[in-house]
Amino acid sequence: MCFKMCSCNNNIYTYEKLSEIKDFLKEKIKNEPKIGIICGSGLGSLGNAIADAVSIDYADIPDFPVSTVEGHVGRFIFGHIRGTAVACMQGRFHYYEGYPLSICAMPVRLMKLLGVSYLIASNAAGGLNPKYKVGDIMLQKDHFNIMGLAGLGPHIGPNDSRFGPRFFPMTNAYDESILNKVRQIVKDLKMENKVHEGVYTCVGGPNYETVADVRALISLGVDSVGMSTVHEVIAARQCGIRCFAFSLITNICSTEYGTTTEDHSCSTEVHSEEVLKVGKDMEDELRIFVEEIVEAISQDT
Ligand SMILES: O=P(O)(O)O[C@@H]1C[C@H](O)[C@@H](CO)O1
Ligand code: HPA
Repeated sequence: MCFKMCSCNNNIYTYEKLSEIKDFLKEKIKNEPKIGIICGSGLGSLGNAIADAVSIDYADIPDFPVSTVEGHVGRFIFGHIRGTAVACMQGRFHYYEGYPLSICAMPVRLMKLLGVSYLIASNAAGGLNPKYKVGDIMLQKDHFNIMGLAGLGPHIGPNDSRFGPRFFPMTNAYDESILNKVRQIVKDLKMENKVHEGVYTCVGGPNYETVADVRALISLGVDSVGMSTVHEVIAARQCGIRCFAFSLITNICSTEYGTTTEDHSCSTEVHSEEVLKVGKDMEDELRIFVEEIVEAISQDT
């Protein structure tokens, strides 16, 4: 596997380097995007809603990393959803791919330079809250930053204030006024029976959690667990982007030890195939959901 890392210091994308990448992209796109969308694992079809699409593979962007995970195509799609200019990432970067969190969150800073002022981030996640079922959606009211508490973050190291202040609050990380709009959309689309609000956490992965991990996360008040989004939202809040995020619950995390069968698999195990399949099964519903959110946000100005 070849990692195309940035040649900058300590793999940090400097303001100057990101400005060069921004200029490269700006030459190829027609409009300044207002809303950034990040597609989670298996959720790339959210990008199919985009009209006048201009696709740019990450591999064709100078000094850009590449997606190495199944379910992440690895490209930007620029275009319009219901008349609003968007920048959509069909594929994100994860810590477990070997990228530091500064690189995982770097595209958010790039989006800011391109003109984005709102972020819609999605992820595939395991359900911890006993009320959740596979195929449900959890609107992120908040996150619990386990990696941050352990000293990992997208903004560790020297701070360039052109990306935002050194210290910044996270009490309103998930924008209450966007959440209110989404609550109304959930009612209008009659999705109340499958939509929840809760707390997400990002673990390092790529292995899924043990029963002890799951029990601990539940006791800490976490409702869904994945391997992304938190550092993206941190980078977004630092540079003033207003955020909305949701989890698609692709599996239920087990609080009980399963029975091992003869082929050494276990009745309560999660596998990435089912994670991707749930995304595929939900693609039409989620596409309409995201279209509605884009339209609601675009009326915000
Ligand atoms: O990119 P997301 O956070 O949606 O991806 C989740 C976490 C892992 O990358 C993968 C595990 O199946 O799905
Ligand atoms: N744990 C962590 N990440 C995930 C899961 C999970 O159960 N499902 C999808 N992404």
